[in-house]
Amino acid sequence: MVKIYAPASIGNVSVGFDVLGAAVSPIDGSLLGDCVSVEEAETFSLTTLGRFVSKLPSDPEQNIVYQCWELFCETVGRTIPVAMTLEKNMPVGSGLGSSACSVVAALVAMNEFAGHPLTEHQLLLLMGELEGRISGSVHYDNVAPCYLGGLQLMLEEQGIISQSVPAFDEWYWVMAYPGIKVSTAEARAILPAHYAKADIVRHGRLLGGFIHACHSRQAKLAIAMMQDIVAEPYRTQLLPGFAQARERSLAAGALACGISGSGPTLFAICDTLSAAEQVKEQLVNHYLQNDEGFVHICRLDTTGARKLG
Ligand SMILES: Nc1ncnc2c1ncn2[C@@H]1O[C@H](COP(=O)(O)OP(=O)(O)OP(=O)(O)O)[C@@H](O)[C@H]1O
Ligand SMILES: N[C@@H](CCO)C(=O)O
Repeated sequence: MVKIYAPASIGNVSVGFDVLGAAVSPIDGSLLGDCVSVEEAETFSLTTLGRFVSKLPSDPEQNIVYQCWELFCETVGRTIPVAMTLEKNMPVGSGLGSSACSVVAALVAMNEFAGHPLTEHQLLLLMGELEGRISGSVHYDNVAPCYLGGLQLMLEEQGIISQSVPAFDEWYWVMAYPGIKVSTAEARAILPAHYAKADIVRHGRLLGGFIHACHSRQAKLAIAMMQDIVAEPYRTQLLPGFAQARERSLAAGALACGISGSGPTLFAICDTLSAAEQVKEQLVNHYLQNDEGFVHICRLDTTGARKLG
């Protein structure tokens, strides 16, 4: 039996729409992500468990894990009968890379079980394709960090999909999921089809400046560059209380704050644990909307998908 855990991720990280992503894990040691197990069997089956299992499609063939198995078998050229189990611990449509967690855990588990027939690059291509089926367009900013860990920049040139960018060890990433669902496909559909030249120039300056600041170890400059002019101005309308929660987080000591992926999860960066705890308190009191919501203080997860058993 093979069991793989795949962690939560922050798509975009504000400044890199579709091209920057970060994997995160709670500092209390809890596992914020999905697990997929694969066992030998005579015929294929998929069992689903976990806190958010009731939010999955009722037709098992609509589950992205089933589609992972199907595409994996097609790619390796043989049908591999297995019993798969998905532990759906990530809320669906959360902005925490929920579908990416299932896709990455399922494909890594299948590859491990089958004796590694696919390379890292081949697996990433499949992960992007499957994520694209759900969100309506191929983007790697959740699957790449979820699989590889850390802060990842999508390159998609010269046969390289993604490479890691050095982040800042002192940063805490406070993640607040309010408990409501936002569909990635819908949050993409409301974005403009075209942007003004001035916005394109500014976006290039901000993203280039952020990556430069990471490599030259200038944390303050990196924070200053972390501005989202591509998605946040348009998506805020989908996120009740986001603007106020952002103000409260910054007032409580956060250095930067933005939408995680397509939302509704908000992330805030702090450089001390005491600031992170104060920001967490503000978000628990003012951003959560129901019992399904939660706030976690996290660090960058530098490992990515890993074997638990
Ligand atoms: N195993 C799965 N995990 C999550 N969503 C799934 C899964 N299988 C199928 N789906 C379907 O995919 C859609 C999730 O799409 P969406 O991209 O909005 O969510 P998400 O990946 O959870 O979002 P985010 O990346 O913002 O966390 C839902 O309609 C859901 O029913
Ligand atoms: N880059 C994607 C991430 C979705 O989780 C988007 O913002 O639509």
